[in-house]
Amino acid sequence: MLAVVPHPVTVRVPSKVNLHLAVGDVRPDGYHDLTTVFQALSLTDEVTVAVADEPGVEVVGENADAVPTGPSNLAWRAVQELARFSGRDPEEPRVRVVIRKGIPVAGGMAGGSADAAATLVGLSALWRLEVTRDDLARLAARIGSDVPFTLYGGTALGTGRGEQLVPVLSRHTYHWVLAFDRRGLSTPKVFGELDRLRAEGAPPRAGAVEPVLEALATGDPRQLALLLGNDLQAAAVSLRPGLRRTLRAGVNAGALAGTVSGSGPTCAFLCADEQAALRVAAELAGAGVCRTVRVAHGPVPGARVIGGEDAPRPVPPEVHA
Ligand SMILES: C[C@](O)(CO)[C@H](O)COP(=O)(O)OP(=O)(O)OC[C@H]1O[C@@H](n2ccc(N)nc2=O)[C@H](O)[C@@H]1O
Ligand SMILES: Nc1ncnc2c1ncn2[C@@H]1O[C@H](COP(=O)(O)OP(=O)(O)OP(=O)(O)O)[C@@H](O)[C@H]1O
Repeated sequence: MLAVVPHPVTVRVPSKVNLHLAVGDVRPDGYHDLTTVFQALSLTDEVTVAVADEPGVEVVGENADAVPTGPSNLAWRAVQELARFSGRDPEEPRVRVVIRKGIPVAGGMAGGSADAAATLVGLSALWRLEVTRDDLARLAARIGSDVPFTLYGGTALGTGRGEQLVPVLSRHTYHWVLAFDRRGLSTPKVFGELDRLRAEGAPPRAGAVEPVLEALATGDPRQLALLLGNDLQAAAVSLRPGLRRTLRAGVNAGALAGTVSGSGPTCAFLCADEQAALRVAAELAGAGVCRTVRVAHGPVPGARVIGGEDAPRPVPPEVHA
């Protein structure tokens, strides 16, 4: 009798921007305690998992050459975690993972984390596992601090290393312009640079998180724009001084405010509405301060299987600098 091979499963997964990112002191385990507000953005990756005789990872799209395809790919870490969890041999999973990158690599937008979250969701469907999202979130946190958030999406308050999440009430769709830099930045290096800057002096710190939560509940982008804050911004700018110019150019182009996204170097500009975002994107693309400009909106849902009504949509408009 022929064995039935399940159909491949494709998952779409969002990127993130940190609306607020307050970084505490370095902990004995090398991580920093965070208080952060995440928003999931419509700039996405798509990940397909399939049963295969030739297991492995394949990467196509935005900067695919910069992504490892071996065991260090975070999506492969997810395959191994879920194999172990479901009693399969983590060294011999007969699975092929194809990643279509839309999220910039090493851009501070949780690209690799998103692929891990998508793989957990896709494989759970492929293997027909009875797992809750909370089960998956526990596995996700072992892979990386940003992985649980890209699994849930929406808007969330993150504490601990960023992996402990509670949903946040958010009333509005926010419109963003994203400026990708020519090269990525390493997340541990940016945290290390912040420690160095703090040892030398007192770089600016993000304020309290409560006003950010209040602004999200009212849904006024102008109020939120005044409150965007990221402790890692000074460190990212110190390692990549050109970001200062990019941040200025976005505001000069008409954005309400700009911030470095997470550990950078992507800069995220909050705009008043969709039309304003398109105008800012066009002007920023002509300013010659970055590699590529994209528009995106948020919040959007976390990693989810696509197909049927939810079939792939066109990617957001791209404007080349
Ligand atoms: C900057 C953020 O994107 C903000 O959401 C995240 O904190 C980074 O999350 P991530 O890329 O998933 O990071 P992980 O893979 O967990 O950790 C990579 C490295 O970043 C540093 N790291 C990360 C998270 C954290 N709370 N403190 C840290 O110091 C550590 O050096 C760690 O070894
Ligand atoms: N699936 C993946 N996609 C992208 N990079 C990956 C992936 N798996 C492993 N990596 C490695 O991780 C490094 C960081 O990539 P990633 O795109 O996750 O950074 P990031 O978006 O800045 O992360 P974060 O915002 O979570 O700190 C890359 O330089 C690459 O070597």
